Amino acid sequence: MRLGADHVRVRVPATSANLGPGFDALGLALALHDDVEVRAVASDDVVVTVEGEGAGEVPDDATHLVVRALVAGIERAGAPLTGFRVHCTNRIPHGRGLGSSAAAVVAGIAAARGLVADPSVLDDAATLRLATEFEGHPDNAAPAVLGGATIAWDGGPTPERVQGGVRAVGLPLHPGVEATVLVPTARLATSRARGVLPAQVPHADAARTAGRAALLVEALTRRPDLLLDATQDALHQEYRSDVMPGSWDLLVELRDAGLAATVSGAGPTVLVLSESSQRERVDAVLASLVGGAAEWQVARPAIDTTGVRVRRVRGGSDEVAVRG
Ligand SMILES: Nc1ncnc2c1ncn2[C@@H]1O[C@H](COP(=O)(O)OP(=O)(O)O)[C@@H](O)[C@H]1O
Ligand SMILES: N[C@@H](CCOP(=O)(O)O)C(=O)O
Repeated sequence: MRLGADHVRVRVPATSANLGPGFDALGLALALHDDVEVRAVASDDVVVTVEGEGAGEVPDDATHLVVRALVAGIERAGAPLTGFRVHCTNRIPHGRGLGSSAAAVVAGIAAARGLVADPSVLDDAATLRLATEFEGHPDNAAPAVLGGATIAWDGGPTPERVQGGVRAVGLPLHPGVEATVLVPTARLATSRARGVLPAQVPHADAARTAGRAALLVEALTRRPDLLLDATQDALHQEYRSDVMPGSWDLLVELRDAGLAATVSGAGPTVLVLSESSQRERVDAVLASLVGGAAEWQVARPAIDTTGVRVRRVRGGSDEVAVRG
């Protein structure tokens, strides 16, 4: 198989995973984007330039996460490998629980989708499966690919009655649902936050959290007034409190004040889900708890309803959409 294009642009959203009780399953795409531009070149070397988040920190060669995912995508499609020039404009902060690594992986696979002759071999389902091989869990990759709120699950490698492999569906999000992120200056690697989780949890905690996850689907789609109850979790957040004490304390204070606060992904960002009709009250609580605190950056990004966007560049500003 040959390449179908030699120049693509990709835009990928930040994501907030778990949403409280939906550990490794639920996620939400946020309109805070990384942009990646990829050119295939005749030589076999790889050069990466980065501006914004991660500049000066992430690698500038073939070990860069976007490039590793790009190469994996090209290989999965059976297309020939070439050299690449990759330019990243990053806005998603790293190590904060806003899905920067999943965004990098999805962007790399999406770039491959734009470059190969038959983009359908890296369609949304294939992209999600390959991204999950990198991440180990699909809850960030699903909204990064599809946009909006998603539920992802793994049908397993040996399907019986169910289709195997990782899959995801989008939820018809209630238009009044808003997301506010409280992003601390401190970072926390997802691998570290996963390392402090117990191998087993009490059955009562699992049962209660399963019920809340089911309720959260209703809250996100039809009854945002139920968000506070629906975002209760007993599977991961408190277990992680020692590695993000500031986030945990803030989460408890926000919930005591009636806001549906959760840890975003593996933290340490705190996510508040709310109804647009309640914005004044939410802002008043946020002002009283984190107003003026240099440690917390507060933002209310729109929900990204599109997911990853891929364009083939045919010269100058002439672009053809491959996705989104
Ligand atoms: N855009 C990117 N380009 C290259 N590497 C990235 C990018 N985004 C994230 N990473 C890598 O992933 C790490 C953060 O991943 P992780 O600990 O899972 O946190 P996050 O919650 O931000 O996904 C970064 O330190 C960096 O090594
Ligand atoms: N379900 C995962 C989500 C990790 O999200 P990230 O944005 O922190 O990478 C977990 O909770 O470990």
